[in-house]
Amino acid sequence: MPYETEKTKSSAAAAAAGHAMMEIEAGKPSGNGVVAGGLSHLSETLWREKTSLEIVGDVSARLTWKDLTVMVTLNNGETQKVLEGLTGYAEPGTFTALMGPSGSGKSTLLDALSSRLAANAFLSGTILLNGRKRKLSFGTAAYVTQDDNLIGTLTVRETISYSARLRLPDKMAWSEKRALVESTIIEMGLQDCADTVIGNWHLRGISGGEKRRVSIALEILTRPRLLFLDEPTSGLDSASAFFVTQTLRALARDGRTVIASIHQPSSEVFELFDQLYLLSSGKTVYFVKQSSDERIGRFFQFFAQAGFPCPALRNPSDHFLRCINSDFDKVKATLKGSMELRFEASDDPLEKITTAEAIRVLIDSYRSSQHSYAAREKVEEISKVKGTVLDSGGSQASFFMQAFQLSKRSFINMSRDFGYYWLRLVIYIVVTVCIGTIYLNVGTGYSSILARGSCVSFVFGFVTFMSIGGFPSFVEDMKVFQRERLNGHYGVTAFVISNTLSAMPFLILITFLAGTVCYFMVRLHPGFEHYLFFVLCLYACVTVVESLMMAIASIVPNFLMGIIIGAGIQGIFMLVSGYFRLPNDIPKLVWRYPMSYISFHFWALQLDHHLSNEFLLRYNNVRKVGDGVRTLEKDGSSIVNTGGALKWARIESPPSEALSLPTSILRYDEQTPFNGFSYRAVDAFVFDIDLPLSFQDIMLSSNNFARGQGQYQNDLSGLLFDNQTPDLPKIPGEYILENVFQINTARSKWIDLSVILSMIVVYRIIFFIMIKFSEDVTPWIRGYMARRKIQQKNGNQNTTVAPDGLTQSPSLRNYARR
Ligand SMILES: Nc1ncnc2c1ncn2[C@@H]1O[C@H](COP(=O)(O)OP(=O)(O)OP(=O)(O)O)[C@@H](O)[C@H]1O
Repeated sequence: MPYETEKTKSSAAAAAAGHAMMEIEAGKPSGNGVVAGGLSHLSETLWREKTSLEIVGDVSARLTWKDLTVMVTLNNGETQKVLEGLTGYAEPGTFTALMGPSGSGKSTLLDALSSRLAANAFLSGTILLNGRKRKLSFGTAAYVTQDDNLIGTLTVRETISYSARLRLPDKMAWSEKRALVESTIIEMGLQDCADTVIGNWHLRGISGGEKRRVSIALEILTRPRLLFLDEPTSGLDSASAFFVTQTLRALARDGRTVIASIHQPSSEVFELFDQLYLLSSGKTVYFVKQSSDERIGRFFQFFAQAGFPCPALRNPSDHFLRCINSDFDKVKATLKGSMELRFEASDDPLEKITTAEAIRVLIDSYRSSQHSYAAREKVEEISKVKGTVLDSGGSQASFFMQAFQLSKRSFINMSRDFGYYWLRLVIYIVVTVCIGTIYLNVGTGYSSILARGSCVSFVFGFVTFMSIGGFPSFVEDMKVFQRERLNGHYGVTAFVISNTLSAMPFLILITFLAGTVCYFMVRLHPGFEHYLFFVLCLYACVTVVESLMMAIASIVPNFLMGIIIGAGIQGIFMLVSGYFRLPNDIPKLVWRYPMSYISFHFWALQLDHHLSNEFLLRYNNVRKVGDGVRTLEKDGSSIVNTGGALKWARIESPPSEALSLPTSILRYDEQTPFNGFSYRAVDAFVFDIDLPLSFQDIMLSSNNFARGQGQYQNDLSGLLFDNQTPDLPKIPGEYILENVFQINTARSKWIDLSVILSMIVVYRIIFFIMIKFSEDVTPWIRGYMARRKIQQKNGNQNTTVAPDGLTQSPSLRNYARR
């Protein structure tokens, strides 16, 4: 079953990630017994569903890390210690804030603790959850990233509701799910904006603070015990930042363990932290519980004792960051004249020494301080308690539920987002009206031959090309997918299927409307079947472009780059479609084989060349041509050989056995002038037609047998075009197809359409593979390369850069670093 495979694979990948990186092993509840300290009713239900075991013991999350070092490899093969010897802990009911200047390693610490380190990062040290070395798999811990990747067209309530439907078990009644959604909305203080859309480029939505709270709401929906947040207050005004922090504290008070990196908190926000972990250059400057006044006092005392007292009226967090932010050294170095003198005259001890020195003093003070010993003792104490570790295992909705809810959500998003398809519909109609006006009622005049060719080439070349305009929306979709995927909301297969299904109605609408406008204005080949083929082919081509662009979006998350790459690929496909260079003239190596066969344009226009062009003729039809038919004889017997010129057999009287034969083949493989065209008949049966029986008459009958392919064939086959001068016979479409556009007329156009349709499937499979590749294989390769670089460096320079953990594989997850 796909879902099983999907889930199994993701857990396997996640397992590999965590296991390799931190010697972490899975811990499942075992034995029987009663619950379950710190577990909400919902969590208990979910986990029991999942594990079908009685939950034992206290399931609160107690996280400890000891001597944690993270080393990254840089592009030049150098290594950099991003974190060095960190020790700390986080307990249930507490809100731990990681503070430090930019680049101090806050995000890396969060990533390390949540098993999300980048592939080129190597970790050593011990991380324990409830006293066990284990991986934090999807759903056990929630991670709220810095970016609010939300679907802009949904309301807050819808966003949370879809998330609930996607992740909670199918068996759970909707009333229960709704109650949970509503309680989450209340918990996050989102009641006032619950029915407001999130907002996007054209929809005015909720504020930045509210978006942050929605992101958090989505992650706490399934009541994880451990919550990581990367800069939840960045970009918010002080009131919003305060409110978000207060909410986080309330979540912690509910028995959860909350760890957040916070860049520069206001003094009000600062007072809300239960624990403060101060980092500078990847080292611990200070770590203490600070929830009571007395402890905050000790904190001030620590800085004062180290020689950097916090001046009255200065925001404490500003002061601590001022002490450890080495950027101030650079600022001072650039100061000139009176500004420099003012600094030198200042009483502030920080002005007297460089920040690097201040950091050294602080780190040394902390190492030898009581706080450091207390922290280590506490880590030891917590580590000894082997608590229960539960794994909620991500989404518990079935694969079909996930695919259905995702399709529905995506469909609603597409229908509400003007930029997704509606704008494209308008542009398509405008462009096709332009095409229709320019080629209006193109007719069957001599000049219309090429006009028809260029019209369909434009439609299937440029009009389908315009579908790359949807790329920015795909990138947005991918961002939402990556956030949700990383938090275990659903599987890749469900996403790929839903993405395909939800777009289908819009693409059908766009291509059928635009195609109809074009078809009837230009008056392409009459007949419903020809019309249907035209619009179906347009739909198939646009869907191929969409699928191609989705595949690109899965590996190129930047929309400018993606559009350039997509445009480049399509440009090459167009070049080899046979319109800009005739198929026979396209260089065989690479361009014709295989490029033109990979190009969907080629199949859409079907500019194929067959070595021996063939027409199928039916004897009786030839006879029907009438007076001109005199003789019908087998190959060679009555062929008039005109010395390399056209060989036409004179038909005296139709032989009876000929009538019983259904078809025969008339082949042209050498060109001889005939009525303004080049023909030579060889092989099989040949016909001589006495004028006034014209070439046109013969071909009229042959039209019954010639099969059409692609758009050229769809449009030209069966039509007769004026010749250059009125006295010359009309030119049959088939002749043009064979000799002007070099098309293989032997294959059905429906086969060509099915090739394009199968390309959709192929690109969707590529899309799936790309996602899996970037999830599983790319990080492995990057990790391998990083290790190789370090090994080479070691070998070359004979230095020992590798810490203990360097031989471990890195995490397989790398989205956090994208
Ligand atoms: N995977 C990596 N590859 C290379 N360098 C890395 C990697 N991860 C972190 N670093 C480097 O480590 C340092 C710390 O980065 P990190 O993102 O943890 O800092 P931060 O404190 O969260 O900063 P900010 O507040 O600006 O987000 C930076 O100099 C960063 O460039």
